[in-house]
Amino acid sequence: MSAAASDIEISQLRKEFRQTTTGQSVVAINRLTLSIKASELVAIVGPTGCGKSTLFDLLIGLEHPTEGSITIAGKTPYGDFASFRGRIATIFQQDRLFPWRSSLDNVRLPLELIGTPEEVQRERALTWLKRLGLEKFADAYPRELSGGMRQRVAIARAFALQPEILLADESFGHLDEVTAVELRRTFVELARELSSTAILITHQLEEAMAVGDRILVFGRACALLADIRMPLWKQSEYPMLRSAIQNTLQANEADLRLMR
Ligand SMILES: Nc1ncnc2c1ncn2[C@@H]1O[C@H](COP(=O)(O)OP(=O)(O)OP(=O)(O)O)[C@@H](O)[C@H]1O
Repeated sequence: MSAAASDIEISQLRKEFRQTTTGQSVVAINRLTLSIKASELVAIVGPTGCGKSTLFDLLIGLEHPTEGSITIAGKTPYGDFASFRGRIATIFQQDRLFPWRSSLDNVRLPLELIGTPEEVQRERALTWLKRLGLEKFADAYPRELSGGMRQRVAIARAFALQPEILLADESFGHLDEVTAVELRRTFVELARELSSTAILITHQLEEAMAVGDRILVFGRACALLADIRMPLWKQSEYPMLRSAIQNTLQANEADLRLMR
């Protein structure tokens, strides 16, 4: 199984929102420039409200840039929305399964939406449920599954698309540590197998270090504070790296407080 490869290019990206309540504008992303190569596994860490989810919304074409550009394989997710159907999959913190659909029917839903023949939908959904260890629960409904199992169905649903790009927003943060470690490992293995570009937002440095080939550390408005290539670091140096990232984030917050 393999997915076609796509590079992501972000140039001078700026996203500003106008708050409906106050009428004031908020800069969620301020002039971010970044390249992500196809098949890279990138973890993003940053404080709450720094613009990570907005960046995801721009990547999936739900928002358009105020200024600057974002392209995937040379096309803009917002402008060329239709051409990205079935090529980008998302996994969120909440499993977002439809309660009235069985595991199998939830997993095959994105394939149904892009018009995959029903036979193929079922076959692919079953294959991925099996890969996630859920073949016996193909006919079960979300209410009959544990939180970890439901998240596994959500992962199967994302991978069943065989996406070029996988976006995971705090996907394992709410699970118990044992389940989170296991699902994180599965996520990395499957992303590598499909050669998908995977971008994972996380609040946990341990998770970022476990998943990423690359860790992007964001400050407010997606200011790129550090771009760390994990293969350049030995495992024995991870504690030092962790403290350096924590210090960078804290120093940035302190700088911002001084500026206010
Ligand atoms: N649709 C919107 N309208 C107005 N403001 C918005 C909108 N979406 C995001 N914002 C603002 O943009 C900023 C960045 O929000 P965003 O949700 O991207 O941050 P985040 O890093 O994902 O936060 P968290 O880690 O808490 O999920 C915040 O100040 C938020 O209030």
